[in-house]
Amino acid sequence: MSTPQLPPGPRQLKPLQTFRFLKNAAAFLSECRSRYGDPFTAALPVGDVVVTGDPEGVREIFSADPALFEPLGHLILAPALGDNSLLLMGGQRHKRERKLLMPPFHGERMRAYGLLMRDITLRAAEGLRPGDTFRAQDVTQAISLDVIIRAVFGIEEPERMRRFREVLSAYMDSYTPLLMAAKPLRRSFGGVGPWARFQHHVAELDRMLSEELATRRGHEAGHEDILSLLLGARDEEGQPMTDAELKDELRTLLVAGHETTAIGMAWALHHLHHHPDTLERLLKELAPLGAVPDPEALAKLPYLGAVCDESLRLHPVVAVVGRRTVAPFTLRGRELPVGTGVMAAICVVHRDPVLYPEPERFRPERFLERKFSPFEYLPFGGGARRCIGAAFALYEMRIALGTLLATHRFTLANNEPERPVRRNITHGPGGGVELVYQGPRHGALA
Ligand code: HEM
Repeated sequence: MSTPQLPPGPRQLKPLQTFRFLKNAAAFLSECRSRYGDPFTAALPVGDVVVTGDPEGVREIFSADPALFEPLGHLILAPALGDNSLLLMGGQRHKRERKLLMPPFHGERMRAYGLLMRDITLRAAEGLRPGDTFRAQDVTQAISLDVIIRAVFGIEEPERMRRFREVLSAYMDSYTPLLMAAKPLRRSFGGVGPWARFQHHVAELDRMLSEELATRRGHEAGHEDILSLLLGARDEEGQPMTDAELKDELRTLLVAGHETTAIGMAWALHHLHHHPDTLERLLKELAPLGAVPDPEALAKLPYLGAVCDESLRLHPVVAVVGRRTVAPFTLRGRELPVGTGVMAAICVVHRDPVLYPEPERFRPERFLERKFSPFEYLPFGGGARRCIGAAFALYEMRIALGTLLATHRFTLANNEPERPVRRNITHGPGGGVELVYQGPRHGALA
């Protein structure tokens, strides 16, 4: 029997395709789709991949039996996260681990972090002085980093917080997917170079996580932070997680959980300040909640929710999600051989003019006018691998944005629209969204 052919795609040199994808995934993938149809095959950093930007194709990937797939990003993620990361597991192990990790990110347990999110946001804006120009993404990043450190580890001592911030930021800064993909560069040239620097920061983070586990194991009862919940978690056979498993999962949560949310919030601030009518409508919605709104009330505001949804639609922080087939799989009628990479192009679906008329326009109202299926709106991926932090991230985005805007006034530092720029796996606003601080909102913080 002959091996099925992959669908057609660009014939440009593979490195050029990869470069174009890394430079502007949405533009490259949309162009491929209109030229070659859906699905098409493109040469991406993880190899040749069959890509769909059609909700029906997305449905076929997300609704398929998860046993048909394994993760696709092993090459670029394993050196940073470790083999025991949820992002890199497949099959039964993935299912078991998700069960252990999910509970802290949902329902009552998640809502317990609302006040923490609000207080961290209030503190993050304390350093601003009227007239200051600042990068909104620096502020949102400081908020989401502190939220994840406090929520995951329950750390409160300022000195330990400072050390966590420092070690984690250095580790994130030293990681680049290209370095991971280019295996020949993964060598330490006499202790110098990007790989050596990355290894140094990996070791630092590992040391810090080991210290934390050593002091925390056995003392988890009565604590509400995620590490304590994970230390107390037992699988179906009654087994706790090992140190190696815990460390890889902690790294995964720290990495997956802060820059993503920070970028989402920075984009929202960008769009709101470029669309004064939208900002005004949001401020009207916030006004009845008082000077410093209650987190739970913020989380229920429909327009604030729609602003977050629309920001993640127009600028999905993660442009694509992928899987690799471990059994024959048919996508949009095309039979794919075992070992094929398949991807759902979030950035393409989110700009489909049939689903989203005037797709380039920032218009939160569209989320109040109709409901989108999980295959039409997918900023957090979907199916058996959907982001476990989705509810947590949306909760944090609403509380932090609502708190910042209810308590402070900002204006744009310039009228230039931001262009999405890739940083590692994510796409953020290239200039970080420069704003000018205009002072506390009237009556707030008095
Ligand atoms: C706006 C913020 C965020 C965005 C846009 C985002 C997006 C994503 C996406 C697209 C995936 C891949 C899903 C798939 O393959 O179908 C993912 C997976 C994941 N995310 Fe998030 N994420 C965000 C925040 C968070 C937070 C706050 C956490 C945890 C604290 C988190 C933890 C994870 C984990 C552990 C996975 C792996 C799930 C699995 O493979 O089963 N993320 N995220």
